[in-house]
Amino acid sequence: MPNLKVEKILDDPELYIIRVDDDRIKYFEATWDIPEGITYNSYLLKLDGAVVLFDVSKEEYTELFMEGLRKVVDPREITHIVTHHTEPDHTGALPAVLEANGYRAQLIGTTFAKRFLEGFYGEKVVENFHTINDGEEMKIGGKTFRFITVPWLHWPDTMITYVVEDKLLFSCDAGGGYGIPRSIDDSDEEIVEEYLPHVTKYIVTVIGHYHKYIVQNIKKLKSLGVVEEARMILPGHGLIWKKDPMRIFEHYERVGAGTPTKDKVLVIYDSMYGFVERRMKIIIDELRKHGKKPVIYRFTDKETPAVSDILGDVPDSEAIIIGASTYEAEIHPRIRYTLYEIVDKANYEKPVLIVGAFGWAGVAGKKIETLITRSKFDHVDTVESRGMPRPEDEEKLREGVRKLITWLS
Ligand SMILES: Cc1cc2nc3c(=O)[nH]c(=O)nc-3n(C[C@H](O)[C@H](O)[C@H](O)COP(=O)(O)O)c2cc1C
Repeated sequence: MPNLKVEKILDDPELYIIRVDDDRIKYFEATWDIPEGITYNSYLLKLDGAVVLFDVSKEEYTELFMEGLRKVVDPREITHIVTHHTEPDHTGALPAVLEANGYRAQLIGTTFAKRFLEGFYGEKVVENFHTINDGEEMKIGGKTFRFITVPWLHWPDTMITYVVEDKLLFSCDAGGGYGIPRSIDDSDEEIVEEYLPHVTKYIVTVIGHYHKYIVQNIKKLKSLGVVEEARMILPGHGLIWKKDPMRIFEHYERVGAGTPTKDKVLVIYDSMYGFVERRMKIIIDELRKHGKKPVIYRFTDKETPAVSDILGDVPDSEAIIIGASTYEAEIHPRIRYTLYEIVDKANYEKPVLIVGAFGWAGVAGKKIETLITRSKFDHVDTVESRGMPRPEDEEKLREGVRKLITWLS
């Protein structure tokens, strides 16, 4: 059952987190398998003469969220609600919050945010809306709130808030990740290590399509000095970063840039009756001979890995090897879908080796090649043949791996 965490983060200024731990969700955005779940983080800041709420929660958990909110404040006392990003996992409970608030609070967000909120929840929700300009500063409760737009992290509406005097960076989706960490912040290294792979998976599946904007926006925040200066980064999902605030943006930068982990090679294949698999065993053997560490995902009649997990393993791989059978004059459907998502969400400049098996007329190899040549990935070689791999096929497969190794050196 979804759980509620309400904790005081700071005494001065008085800052709380209201975190809904969603362990009921199965597919984020109705697509991405996340057995690890996700949290929706909202923050409440009590200042002199002002109470500011940063983002809310998903509609499904409105009641739970309101219970948490009431633990720390009478909703009628909220003077400002900052909406960093309008995706309903951060805004679904907004109509209920405003109702309980008597529509006293002023909403703050970008022009896009106003337009999207009106579309999702109607005109009344945006009656008292202050539209910010990029870099605009507002004095609220004696503090300086600086609003910085970070478009496409992960919608066009997105912004972050920096509370200048206290060096607090409220970053919503930027800096977030999947998973329900046992703690609320990064003080326990074991929890951080467990959590970071979920962050990578989140970045690729959620922001991946726009991943060049990750690097661009982080550059922008760095040039404004807010990343280095921040004493705490408070995202809309997952852990708060206070022991080492820089670490989460460094991780985002690495994923955005596709920085490889030494020797990691991602191997993905389908095999209905074992013909592709026989080829992949040769490939994996050759990879290991060269000291490479293959990370293997296979689609068979007994296993179907989650495409979201595969996507999470793309950014830090040195190279990718794709094995596919020809299926009704096409790429096998599982690999076709996986490839489509890789090229869309995790499009990096990395070498790719293609391996194919067919019964009478192979087309999968050529079709994968076309997809790869139209992406940022580099095509190294295609080794495709009929039925059982013969000794001459084995030699070509090993040669393909050697070409890939040369490419990487
Ligand atoms: C439903 C189905 C459709 C297939 N369509 C084709 C095809 O269009 N062209 C072809 O050459 N082989 C086709 N094949 C044969 C497979 O590509 C071939 O048996 C291949 O070796 C399968 O490798 P695997 O056992 O690793 O899946 C098809 C096989 C199945 C089961």
